[in-house]
Amino acid sequence: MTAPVLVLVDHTEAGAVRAPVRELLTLARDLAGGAGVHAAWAVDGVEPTADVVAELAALGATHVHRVVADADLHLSAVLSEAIASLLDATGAGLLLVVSSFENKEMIARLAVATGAGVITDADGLALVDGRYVATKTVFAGTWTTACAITAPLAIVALKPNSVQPVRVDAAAAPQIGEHVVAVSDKARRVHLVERTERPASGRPDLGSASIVVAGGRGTEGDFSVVEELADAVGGAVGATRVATDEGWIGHDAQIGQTGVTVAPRLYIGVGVSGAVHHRGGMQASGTIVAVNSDPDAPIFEIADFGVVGDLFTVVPQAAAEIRRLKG
Ligand SMILES: Cc1cc2nc3c(=O)[nH]c(=O)nc-3n(C[C@H](O)[C@H](O)[C@H](O)COP(=O)(O)OP(=O)(O)OC[C@H]3O[C@@H](n4cnc5c(N)ncnc54)[C@H](O)[C@@H]3O)c2cc1C
Repeated sequence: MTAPVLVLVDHTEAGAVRAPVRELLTLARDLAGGAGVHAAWAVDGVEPTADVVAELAALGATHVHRVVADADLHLSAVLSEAIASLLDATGAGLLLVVSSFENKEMIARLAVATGAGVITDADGLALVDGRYVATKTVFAGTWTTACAITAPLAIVALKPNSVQPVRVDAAAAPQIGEHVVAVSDKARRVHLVERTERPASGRPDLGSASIVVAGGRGTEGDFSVVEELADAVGGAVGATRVATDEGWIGHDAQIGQTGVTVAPRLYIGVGVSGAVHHRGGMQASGTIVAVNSDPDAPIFEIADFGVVGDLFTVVPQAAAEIRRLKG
């Protein structure tokens, strides 16, 4: 059994496709088995350009839908009604979204409205005996589970860095359509009054970065060493709760059970002990590197590569050597 797959295209305010969407389209192509990969672009003030459409096609989109609503698509209630309507129109059996706070709120509403089966924070998805089976880690990254969706409609939120994006050899031009939705009064109960974009740090987004450098109490509040290494490797900056509670860095940088969950290909912990609450948000990382002066720090139990030493000596040297090697 194969069915069309619908992919929600997360995009920046400037209209660029966010990197994890490439993973969704690659996965959708495999799972649709020729039944069609539909890309949904919510027209929330930003239109998909010809370059964007070409990029979506190169990743396997057979259809690109401009989703237009008579209310603000930034609101989860509005977007979920619009996507519900598009699921109906396309006959898709699976919706793929990037696992983010906003999308998880949106698909929760969508599942209630459609009776779909939902899996969030998945790191893999396959079609097994006609059912979508997703893998995900649970209990602070200590267990891996496989969950099958038994409802006719499946919704899966995939964590960034779960799939290697692959382009198609010869992409055909996708069908482009407009899907206009009039949302219910219920979806209009909240109005978005104002939106302010956070000033760009110039670094990748923490939740979807493929490299993350996290600083902990060991930095004693001097995050410049963490930032220096992050910039040398092109990574995002994260932190432990101690660091954010101390006000050394904003709370949105907190990784862990009560913060952001990250699963980069490379995680580097700098002066981070590896407490269970922190591990819950980073244990699924591909390769874990730790710099800590205490050889008995718990983070070394899960590290692939560890350096026992003073971070103020080790990290600047590492950053300088990486910059030298990169030329
Ligand atoms: C309900 C609850 C939820 C929580 N949620 C989170 C969460 O989401 N995320 C989170 O991170 N924490 C969370 N915490 C807190 C968590 O339990 C730990 O207290 C916290 O993660 C520890 O942060 P840390 O590693 O920076 O500090 P510490 O545990 O104090 O570790 C600092 C480390 O730095 C090393 N160090 C010191 N100086 C140097 C140096 N010069 N060079 C190299 N290494 C050095 C030390 O050896 C030590 O291992 C939560 C706690 C609770 C109770």
